[in-house]
Amino acid sequence: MTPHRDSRALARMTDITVAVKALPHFAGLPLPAYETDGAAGMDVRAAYPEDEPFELKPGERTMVPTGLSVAIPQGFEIQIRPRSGLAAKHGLTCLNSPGTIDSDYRGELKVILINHGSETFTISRGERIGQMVLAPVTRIVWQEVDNLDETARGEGGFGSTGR
Ligand SMILES: O=c1ccn([C@H]2C[C@H](O)[C@@H](COP(=O)(O)OP(=O)(O)OP(=O)(O)O)O2)c(=O)[nH]1
Ligand SMILES: [Mg+2]
Repeated sequence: MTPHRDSRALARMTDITVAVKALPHFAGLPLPAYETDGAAGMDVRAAYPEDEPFELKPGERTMVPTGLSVAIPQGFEIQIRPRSGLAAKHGLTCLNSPGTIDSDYRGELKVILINHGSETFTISRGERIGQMVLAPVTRIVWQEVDNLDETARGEGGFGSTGR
């Protein structure tokens, strides 16, 4: 095995099984899939119940149904992120990017799209409109204190180091 193939095999050991339920209007669509071996996200498709395309006018936003519900193992989340091609070519992005899918959410996954472009964008059933990335979640346990440790930055932020 070449070192390259070796490292891929290692990465595959981190795969996590996620239960997925296809809703009736998902019928006929393929499950989200990694488009390439090294893809971080699976592209997710519009699952409009009707075949009729949806027209997203400039400045407007919409919640696109995906036709899928999932049960993410505890300790993980799914992030819904925009596709750069749609953003660069059409000004289309996820308004709440990255969208957060909680591990205890059992409703339909939705993609909240906004059209920042200058032209109406037509979304067809089956079109890949975003991508989902599985990510580990590290939770906070508060330790309440009266004083925080001192740092060089201190309270400086928001451009305090210059442009
Ligand atoms: O892009 C998104 C974002 C969220 N959700 C679903 C899954 C998520 O678990 C749930 C709640 O999302 P979030 O916590 O971001 O929204 P909220 O406004 O805080 O709603 P809630 O009060 O239900 O938590 O909505 C989506 O389907 N797509
Ligand atoms: Mg919430």
